Amino acid sequence: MRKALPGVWAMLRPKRGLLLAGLILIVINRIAGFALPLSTKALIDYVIGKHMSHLLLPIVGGLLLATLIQALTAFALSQLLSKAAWRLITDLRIQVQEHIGRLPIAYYDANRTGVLVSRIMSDVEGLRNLVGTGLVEFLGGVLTAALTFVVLLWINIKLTLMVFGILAVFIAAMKWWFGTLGPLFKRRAVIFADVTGRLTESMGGVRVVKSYRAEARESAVFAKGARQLLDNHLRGITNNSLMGMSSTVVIGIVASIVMFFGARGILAGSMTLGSYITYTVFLAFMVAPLFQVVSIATQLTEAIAGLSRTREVLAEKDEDSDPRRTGRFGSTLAGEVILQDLRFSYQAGKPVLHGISFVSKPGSVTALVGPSGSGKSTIINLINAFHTPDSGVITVDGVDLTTVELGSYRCFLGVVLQESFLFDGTIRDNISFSRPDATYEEILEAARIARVDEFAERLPEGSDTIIGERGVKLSGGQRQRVSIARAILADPRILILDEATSSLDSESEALIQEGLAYLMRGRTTFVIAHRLSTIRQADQILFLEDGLIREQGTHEQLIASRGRYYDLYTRQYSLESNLFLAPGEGDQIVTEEDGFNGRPDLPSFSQALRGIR
Ligand SMILES: Nc1ncnc2c1ncn2[C@@H]1O[C@H](COP(=O)(O)OP(=O)(O)OP(=O)(O)O)[C@@H](O)[C@H]1O
Repeated sequence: MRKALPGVWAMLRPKRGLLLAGLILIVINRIAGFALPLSTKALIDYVIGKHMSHLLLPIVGGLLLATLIQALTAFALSQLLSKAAWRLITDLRIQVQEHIGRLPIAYYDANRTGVLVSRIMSDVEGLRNLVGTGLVEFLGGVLTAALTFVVLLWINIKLTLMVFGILAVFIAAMKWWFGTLGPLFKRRAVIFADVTGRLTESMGGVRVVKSYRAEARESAVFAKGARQLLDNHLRGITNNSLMGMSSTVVIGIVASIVMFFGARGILAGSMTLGSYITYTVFLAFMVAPLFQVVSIATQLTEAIAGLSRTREVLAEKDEDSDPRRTGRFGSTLAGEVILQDLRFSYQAGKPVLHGISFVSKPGSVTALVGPSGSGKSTIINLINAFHTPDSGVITVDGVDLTTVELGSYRCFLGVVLQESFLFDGTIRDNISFSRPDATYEEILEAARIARVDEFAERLPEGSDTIIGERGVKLSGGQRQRVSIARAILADPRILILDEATSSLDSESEALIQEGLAYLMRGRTTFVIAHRLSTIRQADQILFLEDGLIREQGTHEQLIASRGRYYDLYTRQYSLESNLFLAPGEGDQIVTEEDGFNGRPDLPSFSQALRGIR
């Protein structure tokens, strides 16, 4: 906890003026609160005890004035601090979200979505307690207790020292107690983020959950997390109750001592009745903030735990933080991409690419094919600059990708992925996502080329139809067409394409091929290819295996060389459906054991070849 404090203070520093103003207000508020016990003493000792009735009006007037000051300062405090706290929370949320948005893909791979959401939404709420009235009340409470202590000493030194001795033991116990609370709150936030993370996943994957009848299992996982959270809360409550109980005992002991010695003092004439009553009221003034401090301190501990996590996130280096990233691409790009001896590993010591080299000329199509796990997506991720290579370079128009500001590069990129990720908005919003400043006509044109208009017209609200989370209200083929329209509108120089491994009906297939053919024209395209039509069109095919390029050439060259590509190609029934799937990709692979002997004279193969030539 102590380690977190300097960091948290760094966050609060800009608001120190406000906190000081709050502190001054609370001091005025508390001092005004002293009017009641002081006026009581004057009332009992002078107005009643000595019949000085002319003092009655000034005393009551003073009390009224003090109450008014109290009310006004309390109002100003909450207006000033609570509103400032919410503004600060909002600013911080925006800052954290922006920062997370700039973090590299590797950070997202390592952290669950739900956890990131709770970093942005929940953790920053701690500020409400720190800047809102929490911190000021805490300091105000401590200050009031200190001031009251002085007044109590002035009224009766011996009694006060005795009472303070007991309270000191209590304060020491509280200090120890807060030490145990810190880890409890930290753990609570971890469990909470885990539970919400899993919940987000299971709701997003509801179709898989239902298909495998995993509802009960998911519920069990959730229930386990929810119970862990409960357990944590229960321990917190037990701690709180123990603290509450001991404070009641302490108050009882203190009250009895004051009553015993106070009454003896009055009887012996060393204490007036007014002083006794004032003493008890002031004592309550000292004890009440101490107990209030207990509950506020609990909130503060929780807040500091949350904010230290927020600081951890903000300390993560963003994608562009590398000092080498000083260059920028100009307003145009030819689109020549060269990979030289590229090596890469996601985890240290487990290389995935072992020296990949190839050249993609501007406007050419490079098809990546190969078994599952051979490194196709990894190469695409590196070209997208989602990761940085361990060694070797990627140059675009001769510029090393690790030396440029990513924004200046990515504005030339377009992607159409297998799982064409769409947002829960209208079809039009989804198309214009790639270029929000596009005109209505440009959006319509992209929709027309990608053949989105054909199905959009049939929908009740046309291109203004809301398509649901991830576009669930559209068919797979329709989603792909929207995603193609989105890329057409972006008008990228470099296009990344991950073709679907599943076949569509021949009409949808034809429409998608048409859209893709338009999209690929004149752009440097990298495609994880599963369509024979795409592969045949490619200027070069890279056949990957185990993170290496095993074969490289055009379709005709690779067929003629009768190597691994040829083997795979001739083993597939799915040629008929225009699909090319290497081992592990999709589920349409038929092996020799399944009854296909791979001889090139079988009908499916000859039919396929007819299609190729
Ligand atoms: N984020 C990641 N963290 C760690 N390892 C990864 C990650 N992504 C991929 N890998 C590993 O890298 C290797 C290459 O994966 P990659 O996704 O590039 O293969 P692929 O050829 O695209 O496969 P597929 O056709 O199945 O998509 C695999 O062994 C995979 O387990």
